[in-house]
Amino acid sequence: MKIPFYKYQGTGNDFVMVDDRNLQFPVSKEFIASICHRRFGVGADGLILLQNAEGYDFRMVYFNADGGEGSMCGNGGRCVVQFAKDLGLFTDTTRFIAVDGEHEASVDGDIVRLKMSGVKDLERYDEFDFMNTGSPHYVTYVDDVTEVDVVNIGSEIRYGSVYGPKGGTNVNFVEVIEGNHLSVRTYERGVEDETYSCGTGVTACALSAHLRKGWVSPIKVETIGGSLEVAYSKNSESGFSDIYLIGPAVKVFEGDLPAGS
Ligand SMILES: N[C@@H](CCC[C@H](N)C(=O)O)C(=O)O
Repeated sequence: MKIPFYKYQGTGNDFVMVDDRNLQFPVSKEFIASICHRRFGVGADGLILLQNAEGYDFRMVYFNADGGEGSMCGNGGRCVVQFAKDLGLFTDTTRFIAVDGEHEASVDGDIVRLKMSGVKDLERYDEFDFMNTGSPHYVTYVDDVTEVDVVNIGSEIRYGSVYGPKGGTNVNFVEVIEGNHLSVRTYERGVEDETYSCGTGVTACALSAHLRKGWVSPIKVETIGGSLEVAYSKNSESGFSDIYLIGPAVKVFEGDLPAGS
């Protein structure tokens, strides 16, 4: 038996998509990791199953490249919305459910506008900020993001004594380009490497910049894989709502997976 798959990318964060409305996908950590492997598999930062969900257009089930079920993935969310539209599950706007709750999104050509979960209790420290935008994110500022050893410094923080025992964190390095405009590089937990873009990370960086720089929504963010925009409302000292992650999500490939076990 072969399993049809589709590959999508959102600012270079790439995902294998499977239409699993019949719940036939053989979920196993080893199988998913082998599909995501960049040398021995299709190659991807994660795998997403699209399933039925009562009361919603669909359910998004997200696995990181290491095969483990992840927390929310912003770029993956934008890609699965484009996938659902390609499957004919909605026309312009959709509501779906993911691990962090309900999401709404709209599509205009390649551009997907995804409503993210609200953020509360953003933690501010002298050297960094920490928050959960659907996934946990550490945000620190640097003068020149191109000079940062993202993998080594990122993995030290991800596995370090503060966040390591709590399940780890994604780690973002931010350079201010000008007012309302950032450049971000991210070490991603579960990929255990730098990715070309991280949607929940970009969201965290924009909210952090709002608090630290006094900028107003929307904030533009450059990643290795392209540009994203984050729009939001501030609703308390350290809380935000109506957060939208906006940018391109496109299909790049399709094929068949050998059925795994
Ligand atoms: N690439 C994702 C982030 C995925 C979640 C993360 N790797 C984790 O499990 O912590 C995004 O676009 O948000």
